[in-house]
Amino acid sequence: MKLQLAIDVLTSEEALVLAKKTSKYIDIIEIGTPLIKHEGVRLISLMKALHPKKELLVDLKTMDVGEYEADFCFEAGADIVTVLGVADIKTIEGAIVSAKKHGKKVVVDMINVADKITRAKEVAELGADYVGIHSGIDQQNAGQSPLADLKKLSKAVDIPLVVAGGINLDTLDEIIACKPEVVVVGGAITGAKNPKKIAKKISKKIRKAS
Ligand SMILES: O=C(CO)[C@H](O)[C@H](O)COP(=O)(O)O
Repeated sequence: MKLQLAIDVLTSEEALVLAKKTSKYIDIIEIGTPLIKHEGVRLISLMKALHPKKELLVDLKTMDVGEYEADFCFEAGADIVTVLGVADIKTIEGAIVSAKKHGKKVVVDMINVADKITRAKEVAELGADYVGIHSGIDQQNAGQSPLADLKKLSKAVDIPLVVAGGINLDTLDEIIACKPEVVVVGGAITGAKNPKKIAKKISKKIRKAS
């Protein structure tokens, strides 16, 4: 089981500080959607140069032109990109084609997908590397959590699962019990007074369960 740090701040400076503080405890560094939109593709190369041994995920949440968007991220140094499960199947296929071409990986994010089991099976068949079970921040603010979907999908599909959505030290045990491949934590670490301390605690629990 891996720990992914979602960095959803707006500036490269803040992002680089957070990555530096926590990298010892993190397996995958994520350049979050607001961050990649705000700072652009140059941050991908910069982050990879500073953390060459970490996997680097760019949370593109691509909705169209899957191959085109994934190509320039992989060429800049990303190891993993995300594409939306609600996108056209051709868009998802395009991101997967790009990943295979570059020897990299794709997460299909199931945010807002109505029939997640059917979609997960379709994208697994196409060659996606992971399916992401995700309650977005607006959905979290309306009281949602990814746990119920994680429980359901972990029984119904074989593809490795990534889980995200407001996960913190209090909710971690139930998430870990479902044995996802990757646990994504954003705000609980990046918004903490001491991000390193929280990253260390979360990482310790994940290591113990792995
Ligand atoms: O992709 C995202 C929002 O769309 C976030 O990066 C993801 O939800 C993880 O952050 P948090 O732990 O704060 O929910």
